Amino acid sequence: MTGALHPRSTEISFLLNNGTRMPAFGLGTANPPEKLAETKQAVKAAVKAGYRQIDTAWAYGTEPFVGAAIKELIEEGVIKREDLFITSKVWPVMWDEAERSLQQTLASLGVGYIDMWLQHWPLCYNKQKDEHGVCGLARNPEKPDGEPDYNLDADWIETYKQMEKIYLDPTDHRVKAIGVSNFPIEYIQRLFKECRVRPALNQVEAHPRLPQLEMMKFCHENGMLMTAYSPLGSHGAPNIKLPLVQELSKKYDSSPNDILTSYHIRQGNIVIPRSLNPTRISSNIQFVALSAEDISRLNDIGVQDPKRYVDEKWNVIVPGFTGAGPAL
Ligand SMILES: NC(=O)C1=CN([C@@H]2O[C@H](COP(=O)(O)OP(=O)(O)OC[C@H]3O[C@@H](n4cnc5c(N)ncnc54)[C@H](O)[C@@H]3O)[C@@H](O)[C@H]2O)C=CC1
Ligand SMILES: O=C1O[C@H](CO)[C@@H](O)[C@@H]1O
Repeated sequence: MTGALHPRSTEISFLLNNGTRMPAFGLGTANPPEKLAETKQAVKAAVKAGYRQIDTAWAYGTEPFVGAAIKELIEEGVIKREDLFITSKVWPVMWDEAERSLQQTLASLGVGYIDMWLQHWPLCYNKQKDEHGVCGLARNPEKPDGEPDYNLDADWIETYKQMEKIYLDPTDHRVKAIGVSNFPIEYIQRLFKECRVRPALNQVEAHPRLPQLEMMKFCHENGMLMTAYSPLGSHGAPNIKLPLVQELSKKYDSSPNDILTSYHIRQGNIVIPRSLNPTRISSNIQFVALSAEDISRLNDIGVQDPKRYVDEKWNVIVPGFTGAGPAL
């Protein structure tokens, strides 16, 4: 049996709760520190292959390379700025300086606006200087005993309030939509009560080993989208080896990558796989019309045997995280 191969995943988009559209498929750019500069060729390959969404963040160190790629693509006449949907994020080190974080993001990207701005994590760090860190600050500050240097007097909601103030300012056009990432349901419910802008989406780890069924239902029932990060299982792409993914790849005559990304789009979620390999980037964009039964079988993998890959020790302060995963 063959799957429906049209449209491509790069051609599908979803409606956001502010009336604008967001491409369902994008390129992730949380690349390893030693490969940051390779991000430029990856973004260029992706856009030339039809990708229209790029996911980056203040903390990744990839914004300058995303920006360099966009500049060349515009100069080469491949795209105009408005053809692209760029997501960036405020890291918890900048929890009380959303404005400065945005200015640094826009300067690094070399653009006048971003399409989606997310609060990266609902936690607050103390600031520690680090010349090797991001914009001179340690990305994950630690106390002398090696424990995360959280600012426990601060409230994570402050970041979202600063972001929505910028978003709501009618004279400020630098941010087209705002949302959150790694937020548990009860934290989003608090935003609903205490803030004015409903987040457009929650970006969370999601794949067959962590299907996020409750979060997906909550988002869809509350006018939000869910973005799935680490769809391949992050480093080493372990989800590609899942026997059912291999079986479905043969059944639908597609790649395992396409099964793992179409699985999200088919359920109404955005997905942002990462790769630096231009051949993989351009070849893994087929949308596979997985049957409802096959989606259900994929979801069952994680219902039976859940696995969270992004679970670093400093994540433990957020409900749902154990901190038991590897340092990424
Ligand atoms: N909001 C957040 O806290 C987070 C957001 N993200 C975003 O989501 C994006 C995707 O998640 P990632 O964790 O980067 O992981 P991913 O699940 O996209 O996997 C990336 C890894 O798979 C490898 N890969 C890709 N295709 C492959 C193939 N065919 N065979 C073998 N290996 C292959 C890549 O080289 C890379 O090592 C990130 O780049 C970032 O933009 C990721 C983690 C956390
Ligand atoms: O977005 C992110 O990427 C890294 C993992 O790759 C994680 O620490 C952060 O939330």
